[in-house]
Amino acid sequence: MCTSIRFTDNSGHMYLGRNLDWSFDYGQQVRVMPRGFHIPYSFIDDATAAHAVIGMCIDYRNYPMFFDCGNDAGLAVAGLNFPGYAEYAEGPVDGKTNIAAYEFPLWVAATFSTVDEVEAALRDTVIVAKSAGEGLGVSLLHWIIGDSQRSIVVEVMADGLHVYDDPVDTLANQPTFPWHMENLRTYITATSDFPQTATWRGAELKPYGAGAGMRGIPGDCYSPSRFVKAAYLNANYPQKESETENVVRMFRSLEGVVMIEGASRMGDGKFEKTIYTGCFSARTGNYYYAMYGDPSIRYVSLMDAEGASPDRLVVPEPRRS
Ligand SMILES: C[C@H](CCC(=O)NCCS(=O)(=O)O)[C@H]1CC[C@H]2[C@@H]3[C@H](O)C[C@@H]4C[C@H](O)CC[C@]4(C)[C@H]3C[C@H](O)[C@]12C
Repeated sequence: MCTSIRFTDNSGHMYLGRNLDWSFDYGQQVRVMPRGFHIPYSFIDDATAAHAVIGMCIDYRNYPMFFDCGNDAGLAVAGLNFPGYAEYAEGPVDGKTNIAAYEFPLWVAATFSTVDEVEAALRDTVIVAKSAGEGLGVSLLHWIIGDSQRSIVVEVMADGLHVYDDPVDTLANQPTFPWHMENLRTYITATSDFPQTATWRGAELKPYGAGAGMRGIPGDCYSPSRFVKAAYLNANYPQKESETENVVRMFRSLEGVVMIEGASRMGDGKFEKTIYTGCFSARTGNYYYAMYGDPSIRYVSLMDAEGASPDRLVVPEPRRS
């Protein structure tokens, strides 16, 4: 499964990150798409990228199929599995902006500067169930989109395209976003405060230490549980100032909902694990990432596309953070 959170630093710069949980590696790589890059959309002709975009993707014949990405205006997006609920249009609809599901993160980040702009454009947009290429199928996803002001969740189901304001800046997998928000009400007594000593009849019950107020927050990997735990951690983490502190915040928070090999099998019997954790920083344009087997954090930057030819995706040299 996957989990994503968004937050801002003291000066309002956004960080959006995600765990990508699955049983195998897709051969994903970090790429930078330069501004002006020609985008061969399925249903839009002659499009070029208004923004430079950085993120994790499959570099499919010089076409970035982004899993999550951010742009030079500070807007970022991540796609998370949503099978059993996601239902896209079977074909394009006349008079609408038609976007194939696999194009969605790229279209958002290449075209828009703010969540408000995306939300307005979505009123006239249809997400189409078109495969990216032979054998690739159509991924059933929902998306979180964030900027310095807020985040939204986009869910396309049989009853249409829904855009939800995401006041907890969190997304996991199934079920729907409104269900996850309703479920949070079960946990409103959870607190990070140091517990008081309780008196039960004649007994004085002192806390063992910190953490008692958090009891009841789930620690398993099930999607509703990850949503609750990620939302709790994101709501209680103190505001931080520097880039390093905020990148640490992202990686530590997402570690809180990490999937550890052996803990849970997928339907096909294989263990699911956090293949990678990624974090886009709108402050620097850096994309930080760490892999399951190599948890050291590396990063690449949007700057790596500066002066690059708009014809090719940039293959950036990873730096150690
Ligand atoms: C598997 C990934 C989602 C991880 C996740 O949410 N897992 C949940 C597990 S569970 O079901 O809920 O158990 C998704 C996120 C982005 C997806 C990829 C991107 O959409 C880009 C292309 C799109 C193509 O249609 C399929 C290949 C693909 C390369 C996708 C493969 C896969 O579906 C990815 C990698």
